[in-house]
Amino acid sequence: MTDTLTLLRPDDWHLHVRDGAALEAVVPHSARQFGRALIMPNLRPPVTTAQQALDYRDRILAAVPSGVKFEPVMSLYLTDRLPSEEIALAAEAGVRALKLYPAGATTNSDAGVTDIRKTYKTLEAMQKHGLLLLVHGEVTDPAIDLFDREAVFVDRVMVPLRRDFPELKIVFEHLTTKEGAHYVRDAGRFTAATITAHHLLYNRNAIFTGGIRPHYYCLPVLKRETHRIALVEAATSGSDRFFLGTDSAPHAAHLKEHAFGCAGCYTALTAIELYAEAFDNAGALDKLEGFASLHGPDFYGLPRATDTITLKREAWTVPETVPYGDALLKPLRGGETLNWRLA
Ligand SMILES: NC(=O)N[C@@H](CC(=O)O)C(=O)O
Repeated sequence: MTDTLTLLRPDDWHLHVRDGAALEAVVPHSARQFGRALIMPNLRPPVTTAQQALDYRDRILAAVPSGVKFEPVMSLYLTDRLPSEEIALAAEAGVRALKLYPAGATTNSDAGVTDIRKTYKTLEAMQKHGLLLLVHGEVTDPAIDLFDREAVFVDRVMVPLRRDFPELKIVFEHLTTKEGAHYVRDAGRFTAATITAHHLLYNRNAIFTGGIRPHYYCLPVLKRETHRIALVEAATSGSDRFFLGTDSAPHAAHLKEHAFGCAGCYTALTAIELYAEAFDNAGALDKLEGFASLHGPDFYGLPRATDTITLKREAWTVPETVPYGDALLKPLRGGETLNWRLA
């Protein structure tokens, strides 16, 4: 049995850090584990210009504890009308990607895209400048069952998009279904996907066990066990087109424990330990480094890390709450035991 695991320092290719006091509370949690994180642009208002991304990056860097090296990789929020000139400026400013939120799909997505065809000019500019498209892969058609939104997105949006932009690099973010995982597996070298720790560890029963459990509610929502198994297969397959993205999405505890509870699981506090547990459960600890540390930078065309982290098999209890500005944040698995610990 492996009890110590040393990995090249991993990166988180899908992270929400918010802004202000919330940002200051959560950035140190990610910075302790990860070398880089792809920062989601769904602030209010969203990050839609190169200058806003640079300013946001500075605010994130100011929250990194001194002596810690952590690099925020910035993205812009794709809208129906994002000028091509802004894409050139973004590429120059070191922005790496644009995020497609179908309007209304999730937290702060009301400024999102109403019809993908409206973005084609912007996508052409992205393909030209080598910027990646990151997709929240869910349709918002109210006629579609919430649990089917991802599978329908594959057919209605991904297939035509891939055909129209064959060489645009696309990351299907936070995969949750067998259909999504198989689509990405078979889609060729310009398509990759991130998978969260919570979608590897839990199925939708977690939301309803013994009562409604808002801290397991996120978007895309947890699915059936068959889908969880397909995600574990994809993540542990060794394919270089699946990589780590936590989608850690902090919301104050009182706004999750609410009649209209916010969507998002806060996993950044113990992210790499949660992934280690998922890979350990699958007997695939030898595949963790590829997924967590190699496939992401390779797909983004960025250098791999040169330093390492070490995880030890050791039972410990996750704090139930952590401070979050004036409020509290409840990390996933708070008050429960984890069997891996970052040394
Ligand atoms: N994952 C979530 O449930 N919520 C995210 C948005 C998102 O990534 O969908 C958030 O910003 O809160």
